[in-house]
Amino acid sequence: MGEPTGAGAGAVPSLSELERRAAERRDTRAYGHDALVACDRLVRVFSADGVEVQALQGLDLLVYEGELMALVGASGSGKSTLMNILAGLDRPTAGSATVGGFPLLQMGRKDRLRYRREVVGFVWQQTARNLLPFLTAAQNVALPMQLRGGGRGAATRGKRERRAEELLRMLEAGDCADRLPGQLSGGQQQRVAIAVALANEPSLLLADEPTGELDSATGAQVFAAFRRANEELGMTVMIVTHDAEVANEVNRTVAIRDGRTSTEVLRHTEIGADGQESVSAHEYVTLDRAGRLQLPPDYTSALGLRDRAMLELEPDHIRVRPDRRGENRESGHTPRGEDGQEG
Ligand SMILES: Nc1ncnc2c1ncn2[C@@H]1O[C@H](COP(=O)(O)OP(=O)(O)OP(=O)(O)O)[C@@H](O)[C@H]1O
Repeated sequence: MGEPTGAGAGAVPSLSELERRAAERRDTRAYGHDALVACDRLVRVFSADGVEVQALQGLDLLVYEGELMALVGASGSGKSTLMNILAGLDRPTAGSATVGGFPLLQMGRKDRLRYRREVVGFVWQQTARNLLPFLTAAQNVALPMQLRGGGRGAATRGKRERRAEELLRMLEAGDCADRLPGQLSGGQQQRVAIAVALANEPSLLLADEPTGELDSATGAQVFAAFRRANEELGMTVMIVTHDAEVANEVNRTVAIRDGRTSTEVLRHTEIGADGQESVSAHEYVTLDRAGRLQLPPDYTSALGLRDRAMLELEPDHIRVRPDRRGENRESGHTPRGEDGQEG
């Protein structure tokens, strides 16, 4: 790599400047201290028949309270592994993950049970897996409150029934209250499942492909229910999805590739001079804690980037160029003014 150009290159910092930087580093709060979900270099290795699979390979992810976000990625990229860890159903091999201050690696059995009952709510893809078939929709919603059990703050039966009714009404499933799951459509079952997941007022709502078994119109209604939980209750929602409609409607979509976060799309609603609302979306590559970023495969293949790249620091951006030196040595000349890709 050539000598970096741009701001500050080559300047030797003074002793007082170095002291100031050291003090600043000391005062820096822990990574993700203000996030609801903080995954720090999360690793999950599965061993099956003597073969190791690294499902998560040092994944960093921060999710803040009140976000409605989607996780996307190719099959096998690690999305469900991450969801199962955040749901408290699986343990990471290394790294750290905290949700609402609960450290998921260190939690004992009792805390894990409390975490699953009170801190996270979960909606699965398989509609039948979310609800008990012999209870009505309202009874399904009341059950987690009942299981949460005693203590001084415990809800009375009347309160549980009222809350179940309110949640079902908010999610437009009020008319399902007295019906068994087998008497409901797939979309109604998923909306009831969201009410069940919200029953104990969790801090985080997780959903793994919740619209995967539904047609697109029904999927849109189920997604509207997640949006309502986010907007009306301020619920933080993370949804794993292959559904482009869902991914395009959230404010933040994080892509996972090979067990790490790779890119992110952020969407903002803007109001133009004419008063019309428009949505703008920007795609970013994510920078992990060690400063690594993954360049999208279509960018690397477009420029034939392989093995290593040349970086040039500019005042407000970094240029990433293919390393052509090997080729030039073979052809015996040095080209000038190649245009590279900006990162
Ligand atoms: N219990 C397990 N034992 C062994 N390997 C596993 C286990 N669970 C997941 N894996 C492997 O870990 C990798 C990530 O799997 P994961 O289910 O998290 O992917 P995914 O992104 O959710 O995929 P999909 O979109 O197909 O559901 C895959 O290679 C998978 O085969």
